[in-house]
Amino acid sequence: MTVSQGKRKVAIIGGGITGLAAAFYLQKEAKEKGYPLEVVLIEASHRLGGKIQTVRKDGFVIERGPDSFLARKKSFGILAEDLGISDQLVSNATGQAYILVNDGLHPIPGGSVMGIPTQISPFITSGLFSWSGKFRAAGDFVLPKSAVNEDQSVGQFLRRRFGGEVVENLIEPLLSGIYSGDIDKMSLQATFPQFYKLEQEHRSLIIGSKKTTPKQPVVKSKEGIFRTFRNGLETIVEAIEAQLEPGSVMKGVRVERFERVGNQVNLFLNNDSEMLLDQLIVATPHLAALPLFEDHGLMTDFEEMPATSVATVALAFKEEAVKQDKEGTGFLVSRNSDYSITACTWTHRKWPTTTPDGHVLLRGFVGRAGDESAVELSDSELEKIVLADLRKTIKIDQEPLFSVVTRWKNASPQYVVGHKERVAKAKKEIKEQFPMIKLAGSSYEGLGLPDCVDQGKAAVSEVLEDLFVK
Ligand SMILES: Cc1cc2nc3c(=O)[nH]c(=O)nc-3n(C[C@H](O)[C@H](O)[C@H](O)COP(=O)(O)OP(=O)(O)OC[C@H]3O[C@@H](n4cnc5c(N)ncnc54)[C@H](O)[C@@H]3O)c2cc1C
Ligand SMILES: Cc1c2[nH]c(c1CCC(=O)O)Cc1[nH]c(c(CCC(=O)O)c1C)Cc1[nH]c(c(CCC(=O)O)c1C)Cc1[nH]c(c(C)c1CCC(=O)O)C2
Repeated sequence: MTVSQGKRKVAIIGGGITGLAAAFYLQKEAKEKGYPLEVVLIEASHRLGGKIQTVRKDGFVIERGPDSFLARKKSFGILAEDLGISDQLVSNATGQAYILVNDGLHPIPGGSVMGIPTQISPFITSGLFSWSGKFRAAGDFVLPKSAVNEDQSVGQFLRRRFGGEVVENLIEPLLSGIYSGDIDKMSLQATFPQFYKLEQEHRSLIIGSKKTTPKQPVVKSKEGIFRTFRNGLETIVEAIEAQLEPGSVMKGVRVERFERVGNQVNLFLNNDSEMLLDQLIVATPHLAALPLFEDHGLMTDFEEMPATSVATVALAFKEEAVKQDKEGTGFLVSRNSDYSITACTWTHRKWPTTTPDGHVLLRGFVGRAGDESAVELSDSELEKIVLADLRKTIKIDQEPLFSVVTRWKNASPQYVVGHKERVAKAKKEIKEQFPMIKLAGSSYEGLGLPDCVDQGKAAVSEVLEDLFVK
């Protein structure tokens, strides 16, 4: 293929939310500003969406991967607006979330920000901690701030301030519910730089959070902090696909390598064809980007960056099969508990539109850093394990109507200590050797869906700047 007359050509590798957002905004900008641009999105699998996958079955809306996005991160909602689908957004039902430790479910104490207390009484009365654990956590009031300025692990930092017990029974499970990570390896600067800032400015995280967190309104908002689409997250994938210019998507085509040709880059595809480009956005996770860049001695530090394997198991039941004694939207499991599941969402409660009347939909998570072997089990074994674990906390006396099991191999990128420096170095070296290539996606600057959209958009701005502004 050659660059068509007068037009500049840009390809995006990877049709997950990062690549989709990039393709959509490139075409939108080109149209609005009259830029002569041809855009191609290249996706290795036979469907778009990457980790966003919705199964619609017997009136249920079941997510295999992400189930929602954080509303306070604006770019995802703006993308929905730009696509004309924001009328289909729904917010989660607010409700108590719990932590499961061996002796049962405990409400997450009120007034905690990622497990850091901003109100003292809910912590003192919580059954999650022993008196000595609470006493040790109060050490945060008096301990000096850390001297180091370079990166450290989230675990090292938080254990020093609060002691082991509060970290194990509250903070770690909450952070696992975002990163599925090992907090003793995760980078503080790449995941929670605000904790470090609080400590530097206020010494005590409790005092600092109390001062900087807006007071909870007396009447609690009925709107939750998450959003999805009534018919599932895949709604946004379908909308983007429908609005991309005809012929601009290639599915079932894998990029195998690339070479620089003057100011352009030549892609080699697994269908034995080549594609000459003026600009390229690589929007795959780092494990897929690594082999492409390593040929050129780039991104080699990312060999040290792991990605955790997880599985989700959705179980649909008749309402009468499940007797829950607690109202709530779900729970996270502490590592020191004797369970295989790491979390469970009571999906029919968190997202009432996902479940037909008279039914219950539960979704269990399996696998986290250092504890991933269960992900290798067969569908029926995974279903059995999740059901057995759920039966330890909720009374379930019938078999599920059906289950949807999804394995995500090496899917949760781990932002380990030194992450920010690794990303900065890789981007700098790529820019020197391949100024026409941009890197974006969940492995680099945030793994939430809005962070992915932000990175796709940032890559679009850089591409347009290089092509039409410079
Ligand atoms: C179980 C689970 C639950 C999650 N829950 C949430 C949540 O509730 N909220 C939230 O905000 N985030 C959540 N996340 C995180 C979020 O889903 C991801 O960070 C995000 O979807 C990643 O998008 P992406 O476009 O960067 O990558 P991906 O979605 O992985 O897309 C990358 C695409 O690149 C393609 N590709 C790879 N190699 C090549 C190649 N050589 N050539 C061509 N194509 C290639 C792949 O096939 C894939 O389609 C969750 C993640 C998981 C695993
Ligand atoms: C209680 C709970 C959580 N998370 C979960 C529960 C279970 C019950 C329920 O579904 O309600 C479930 C969950 N959600 C996510 C995971 C990890 C999946 C994985 O990558 O393996 C797990 C195990 C992804 C996520 N879950 C979340 C993200 C990050 C989204 C973003 O930063 O944009 C991801 C990737 C959001 C989340 N999730 C949670 C917190 C405290 C936050 C951050 C909220 C905030 O910042 O204000 C806790």
